Amino acid sequence: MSVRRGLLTTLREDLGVVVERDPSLGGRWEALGHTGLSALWAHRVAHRLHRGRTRWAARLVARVARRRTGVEIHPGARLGRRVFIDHGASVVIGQTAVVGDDVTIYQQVTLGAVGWWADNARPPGARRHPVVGDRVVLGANATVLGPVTVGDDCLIGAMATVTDDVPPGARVYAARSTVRPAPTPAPAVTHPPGAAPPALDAVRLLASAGSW
Ligand SMILES: CC(C)(COP(=O)(O)OP(=O)(O)OC[C@H]1O[C@@H](n2cnc3c(N)ncnc32)[C@H](O)[C@@H]1OP(=O)(O)O)[C@@H](O)C(=O)NCCC(=O)NCCS
Ligand SMILES: CC(=O)OC[C@H](N)C(=O)O
Repeated sequence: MSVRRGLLTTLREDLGVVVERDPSLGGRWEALGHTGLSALWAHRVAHRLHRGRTRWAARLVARVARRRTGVEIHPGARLGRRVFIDHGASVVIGQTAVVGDDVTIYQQVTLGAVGWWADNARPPGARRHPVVGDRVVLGANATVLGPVTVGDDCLIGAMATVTDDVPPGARVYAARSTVRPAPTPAPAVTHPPGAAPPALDAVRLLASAGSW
């Protein structure tokens, strides 16, 4: 994790990271409209307010950021340097989460708690959220739950769910969807002339290949 640095220096570095890592951007001016960057910048400010014990102001900044970007980061979460949040939609990062340097976070990632029924039984101040090491990639919809540790240089693949520690450098893949060849067309449904088709036949017709 980084040592404490000036806010402006950090924000400038965040901007450079987005330009460097998002090929869809044409340059620094365009990067100013990048959703993930806005969310990260807001969190940098909110976290400082939180640390400075102005928690209500921190919450307000986080709330506005959530509304404008779709990214919900608790002001208490600790994010390292050069974190890259791409797209950002529906990213949720909990209060006691720690994210290392050079981590990439795609949309719908959750760094969450197991749930209040388990967390309320922990000692006061205990960690509820993951610690994510340096250079980790968290794919779209990756969900990491509880006070687990994801080691440096891990890849948590899209759609993966993690509830245990992951050793450094490991790859975690969710099951891939199965591709099957196109189904043969459903057999033609015949009815007596003038009769309304039975409901089941109507459903079969709708579900046949090419109807959608
Ligand atoms: C975290 C969570 C998955 C743990 O599940 P749990 O039932 O409470 O406790 P366990 O970890 O003991 O899991 C019970 C069983 O479910 C299995 N399991 C857990 N997650 C699973 C998953 N994603 N898919 C399939 N099985 C799973 C475990 O392997 C275990 O099976 P086993 O007893 O045969 O080993 C569950 O509590 C949960 O989803 N909580 C909500 C977390 C959340 O949405 N947080 C967001 C906060 S922002
Ligand atoms: C993000 C998350 O874990 O939310 C659950 C709950 N609000 C908590 O902070 O533990």
